[in-house]
Amino acid sequence: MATMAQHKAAQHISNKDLLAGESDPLTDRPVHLLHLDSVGKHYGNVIALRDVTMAVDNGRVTCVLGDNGAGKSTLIKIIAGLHQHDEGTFTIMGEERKLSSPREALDAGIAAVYQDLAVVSLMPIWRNFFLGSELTTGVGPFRRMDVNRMKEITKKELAQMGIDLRDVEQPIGQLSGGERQCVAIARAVYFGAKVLILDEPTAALGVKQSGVVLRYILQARDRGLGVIFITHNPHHAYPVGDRFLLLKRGRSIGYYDKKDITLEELTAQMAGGAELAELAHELEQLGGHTQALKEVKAEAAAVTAEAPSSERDLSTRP
Ligand SMILES: Nc1ncnc2c1ncn2[C@@H]1O[C@H](COP(=O)(O)OP(=O)(O)OP(=O)(O)O)[C@@H](O)[C@H]1O
Repeated sequence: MATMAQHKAAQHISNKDLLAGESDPLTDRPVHLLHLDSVGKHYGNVIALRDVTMAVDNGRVTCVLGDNGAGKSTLIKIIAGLHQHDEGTFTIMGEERKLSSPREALDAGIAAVYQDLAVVSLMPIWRNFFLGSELTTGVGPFRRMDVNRMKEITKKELAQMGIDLRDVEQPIGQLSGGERQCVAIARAVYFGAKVLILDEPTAALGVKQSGVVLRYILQARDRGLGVIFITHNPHHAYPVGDRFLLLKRGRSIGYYDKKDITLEELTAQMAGGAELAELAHELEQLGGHTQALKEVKAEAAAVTAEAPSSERDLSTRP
């Protein structure tokens, strides 16, 4: 039985106060900002996701890695309110939820920034920043857009994220892909997101621009957001991530804390040493003694040598 003091303590806990994995005083179990436990999703006969467990906490970056068809989009869609899971549980601040729309996700503080950003290229940066949530001034027939305030806020918010754009009047289409991603991140932070989902934000970017985006991911983390960073690139995930969920064909093949995995091990897991070995075997059976077979064998040997010696799947942990 919980005591009155415990009840009181529970009432005083808000999303803002809770730090990564802090315990719920009633149950003494860690409360995560988001927690997926053995979540699964089918599309008809297709199993898109099965038995996926992961947590998102304030001030932490959870990376979701996987190749095409791994189930990354399905996972984001469940968290962002576009689809509903049909197995397992999804909790937001300890409360079990099934989100039925992106609006509901936004109301719960979950904002998604997609690769193909919904921006209007010819409109100024500040118009895009406030698109759909314009500030107004005056009442009745005198109501109009509060242009100056919107420009000021846009400038201030971008500066706070360390984004140095001299002119918020310039069309957003003139910005680089990386800068546009950053504006979208700053926007989500301003509109009160607690969880930021970034869907392959570096996929279409060069090395330098990717670095810029990775820096803003850390800015968002340092401002206390829980970040979900979807990527297929372990070299982008590792420097900024605190936890790594690896998906393959809809299944979790590993869920690691950073302290439990090196970049080399993460890369080896992604490369799939076992699959390469299987491919080499198949080629051999087909009688192929080609250069390609030699290369596959060498690659498989290298990847297997780098792979972690023991399976450290944390997927059963909270
Ligand atoms: N609406 C749908 N109807 C039927 N099958 C689907 C649907 N959406 C996804 N799938 C299937 O579910 C599996 C996971 O797809 P998902 O799009 O989540 O993967 P992904 O990791 O995001 O891949 P990519 O990086 O290529 O977008 C795939 O086999 C895919 O074909």
